[in-house]
Amino acid sequence: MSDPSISAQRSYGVESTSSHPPRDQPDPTVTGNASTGLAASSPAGTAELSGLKIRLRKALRQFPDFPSPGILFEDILPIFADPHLHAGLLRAIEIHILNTFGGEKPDVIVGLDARGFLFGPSLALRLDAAFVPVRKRGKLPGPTEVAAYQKEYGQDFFEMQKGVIKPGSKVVIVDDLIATGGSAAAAGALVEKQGGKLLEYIFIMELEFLKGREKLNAPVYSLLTGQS
Ligand SMILES: O=P(O)(O)OC[C@H]1O[C@H](OP(=O)(O)OP(=O)(O)O)[C@H](O)[C@@H]1O
Ligand SMILES: Nc1ncnc2[nH]cnc12
Repeated sequence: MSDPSISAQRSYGVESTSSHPPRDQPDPTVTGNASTGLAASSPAGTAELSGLKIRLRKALRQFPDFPSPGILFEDILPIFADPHLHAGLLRAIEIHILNTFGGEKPDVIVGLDARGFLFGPSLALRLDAAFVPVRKRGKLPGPTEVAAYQKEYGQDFFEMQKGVIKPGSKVVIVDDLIATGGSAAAAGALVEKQGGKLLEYIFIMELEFLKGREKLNAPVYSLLTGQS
């Protein structure tokens, strides 16, 4: 049987500029646990998670000089073009959460504008948790909290509606990618301002060389790493 992730890549209609991982380097997230926090001997689902990571990685594409010169853009959208991969992404994060927090599930999934909205709500539904969006400035009605941040390619502002997180709620923040960590750190500050307890930040991909995780004051889990 053919690999559905490969057919999705081919049918997506845009030529890929490069592939993951570099062919001469092992993928540290597939067999190891260096950046993920998922112990190699962790409970059921570890083998399934490794398989899912391989399929997800194959689907990613890179675009040089987007959105500005010098940026190698990691495109995660092919994952969502293939229902098997889309389901695989949710399953991979679910396995991680079950293995990491045991019986303790998050109360709230916070998704970051805009690509965190692609999988945050479905993940929340799957975990029977609330979904709360963090949006770019000027998009949310009513009283909000605002946090400014610097990202890989410029400055921006995040907003969260006031009162959407009950003090003491267990919160997981999700986004497609962590680069400099500015976006995620600003979202974390908004969660903490409302009294939320940050369990973890979860990303599909981490650009490790930018050391974004050092800006974050809660554990970080990334399914995949790139651009070493
Ligand atoms: O770690 P950082 O350096 O902060 O960069 C990571 C952020 O950059 C991208 O979003 P972007 O702001 O480009 O917005 P978009 O999702 O609306 O395209 C990405 O989806 C992350 O949210
Ligand atoms: N290199 C990159 N690819 C995709 N999204 C990003 N957000 C910040 N840097 C990025």
